[in-house]
Amino acid sequence: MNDYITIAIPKGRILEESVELFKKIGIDCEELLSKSRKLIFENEAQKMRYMIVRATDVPTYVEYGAADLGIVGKDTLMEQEKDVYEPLDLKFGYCRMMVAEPAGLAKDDDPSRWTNIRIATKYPHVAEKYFAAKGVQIELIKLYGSIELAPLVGLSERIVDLVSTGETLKQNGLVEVETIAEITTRLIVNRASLKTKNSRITEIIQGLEKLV
Ligand SMILES: Nc1ncnc2c1ncn2[C@@H]1O[C@H](COP(=O)(O)OP(=O)(O)OP(=O)(O)O)[C@@H](O)[C@H]1O
Ligand SMILES: O=P(O)(O)OC[C@H]1O[C@H](OP(=O)(O)OP(=O)(O)O)[C@H](O)[C@@H]1O
Repeated sequence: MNDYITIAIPKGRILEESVELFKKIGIDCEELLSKSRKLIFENEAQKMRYMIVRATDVPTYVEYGAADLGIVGKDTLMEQEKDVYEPLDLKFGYCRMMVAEPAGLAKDDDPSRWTNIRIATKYPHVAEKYFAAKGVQIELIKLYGSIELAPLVGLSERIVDLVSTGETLKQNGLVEVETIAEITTRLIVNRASLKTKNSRITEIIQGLEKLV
């Protein structure tokens, strides 16, 4: 099995574009798009394996070497800070990590005067680091989804979350007040695999590099 290259691909938003990208360099993992409940697929001729995992689990599979390569959003990498090599920005899955609050509050709010605020987020580590660097103390409320709901029901005044079209903010009366980071999808590589399977992995990285 060790002469195989294993790739961890996340189900959800970035699945289709990941499959398309690999297809362009001759790696066919279209089986991942089928409705099957199978979690791992093998292409014996190409000596490739593909596994389908939760987006937030991709760095873990790659860090431990259960996968040699992984595809994952920069947001997840920033939150987890796993020990993986990140050679390539794949440039799709664009969104922003930002701070938002109700439009009514934003009218008279001055972010440079924040000293102590409450933040609901799926990204506590990113939020903690961002506000610590600015000298702002925060009380964190960890949520797992529908983050925009928190200010509407008084759980927190502000949130740290991702925005792409801005539709979720708009429909819930919130506005973006600070941008923390621009987010895109990244290719990550297990550090040991990079040495032991160097030529095959380098070939994949270089192939993808030409496309992005
Ligand atoms: N509007 C957006 N909202 C959330 N993620 C986005 C958006 N646009 C692009 N992305 C990217 O898509 C990635 C995967 O998002 P997806 O919603 O599929 O998974 P998830 O629900 O965040 O992860 P998990 O299923 O592990 O909880 C994100 O990590 C982010 O990099
Ligand atoms: O700017 P927009 O295009 O509206 O996208 C942003 C929304 O999409 C994501 O949520 P997701 O759909 O993943 O659901 P979740 O709240 O359950 O995480 C994100 O957390 C925002 O809520």
